[in-house]
Amino acid sequence: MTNARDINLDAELAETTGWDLDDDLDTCDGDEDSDDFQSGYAGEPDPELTTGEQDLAERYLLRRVAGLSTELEDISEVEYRQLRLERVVLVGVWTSGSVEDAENSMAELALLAETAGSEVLDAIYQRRNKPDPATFIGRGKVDGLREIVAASGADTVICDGELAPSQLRNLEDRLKVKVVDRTALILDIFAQHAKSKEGQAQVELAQLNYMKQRLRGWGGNLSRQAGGRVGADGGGIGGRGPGETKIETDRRRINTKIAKLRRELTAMKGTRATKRQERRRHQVPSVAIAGYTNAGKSSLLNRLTGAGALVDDSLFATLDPTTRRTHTSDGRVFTMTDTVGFVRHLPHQIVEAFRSTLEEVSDSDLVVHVVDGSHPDPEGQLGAVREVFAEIGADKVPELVVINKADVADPLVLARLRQREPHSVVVSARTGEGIDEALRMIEGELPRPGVEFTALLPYERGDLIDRLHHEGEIDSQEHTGDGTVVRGRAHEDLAGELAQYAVAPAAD
Ligand SMILES: Nc1nc2c(ncn2[C@@H]2O[C@H](COP(=O)(O)OP(=O)(O)OP(=O)(O)O)[C@@H](O)[C@H]2O)c(=O)[nH]1
Repeated sequence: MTNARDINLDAELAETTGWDLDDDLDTCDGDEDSDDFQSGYAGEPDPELTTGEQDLAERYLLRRVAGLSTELEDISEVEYRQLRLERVVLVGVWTSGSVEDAENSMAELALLAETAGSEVLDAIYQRRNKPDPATFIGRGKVDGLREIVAASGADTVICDGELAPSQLRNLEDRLKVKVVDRTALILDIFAQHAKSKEGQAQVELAQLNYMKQRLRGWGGNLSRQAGGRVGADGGGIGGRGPGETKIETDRRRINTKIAKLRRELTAMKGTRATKRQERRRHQVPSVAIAGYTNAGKSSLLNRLTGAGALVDDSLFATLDPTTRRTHTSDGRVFTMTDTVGFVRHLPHQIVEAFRSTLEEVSDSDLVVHVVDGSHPDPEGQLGAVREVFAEIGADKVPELVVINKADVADPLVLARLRQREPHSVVVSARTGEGIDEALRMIEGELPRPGVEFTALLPYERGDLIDRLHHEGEIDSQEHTGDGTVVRGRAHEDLAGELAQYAVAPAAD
């Protein structure tokens, strides 16, 4: 699998500095007793460190932040998975909403952690107006968390938010275990699930952008120091050239890699765009199935089209869109595409990197928005998905809400959802309940071919009748001695071919 783990930053770093990163981090971060939380705001460098030490500590953290190991260059994917079976404690900050909202959020984080292959040992959350800028949770609460971590034997803490590098470092210093944020966790799941070349390139791009944003933060701090200590100590331990830090070298390398990935993705996007244009030229309507992760999108695609899309009780099982051709009850062809699942606060790096995949949704004629009616917070899921729709311009596409998992949902919740979402249908992709009605509603929403015609088709043009069945709509057919008189609607291309056989419409 190709992803950002392959970037061999640490090996080079170790080579240039001669340091073992894991051993020397404590040295870099200074005296354990000194309170480096005092500096207070995210991204503030520790003034006690030389620039070289700062540089090294930050590069180490960047690896950690992005979930990258320092010693994985030579091990196999299987060994990597085994190594990653981590024992984790979850930490959240509850800033608004009800207790249920906070608990749902932690439950989802637990599911994400398990999807990534971790064992969840404990979870805590704290009520605060906003996360602490230095330590995410309150500084006093960190001591309690350290005790939980020690007592449970956890080796990782996962925070329910996106943390600044300084928050991660402060927490790691205090807790003495690895700290990961929600964004890195989701990126990790995506990296594990990406199957196609395009999916892998998209995930790698998202990971690099995540790393780069952290480089930018630290780079800014370093450049503030450039006129001072960097000049004074002649460049420090990093072995950098005049006026250039190691971080800048990394940034250039990351930028080069990002540019290469973007080029590759543009080429891949070209193939998909060509297919979409081809469909549009033939005016084949397209339906996109979108929704929260695990809502049952792939199951619904299978039910509606008989396709063999992957169904898995795991989050983000589908990253690569699956498109199936199917037809309406009267034979008209249309396509249905199953897309990547959404989640609350989907990292924007993912939305950005998966933009071409998500165009399947924004370019479609109808979005089938699947929601899990048995979930504790289906309204929250609908809202989170619509936020992403707005971000990718899919909020202008007609939407049909399909409330799934009726077989296990509370009927009162289903009734509440139906009332809140008038343009909706209740189904169970598992039992087949409501599927016929869903298909009828989808058919009713598909754009109709635009050109009306009446034609007398000679019997040897049976091919045109076939095409009309698949690509147009036939209102009436009458067999005469000269051929078949057909009345209906067709798209422009087909109507052009029919023009030579046009006759005046019969008076009704
Ligand atoms: N009880 C019940 N379970 C369902 C139903 N539809 C899907 N599931 C289950 O829900 C889980 C997720 O289904 P998928 O179809 O993979 O969901 P998805 O939305 O494509 O998931 P991602 O690709 O991970 O975003 C699977 O375990 C399915 O068997 C349903 O109608 N009833």
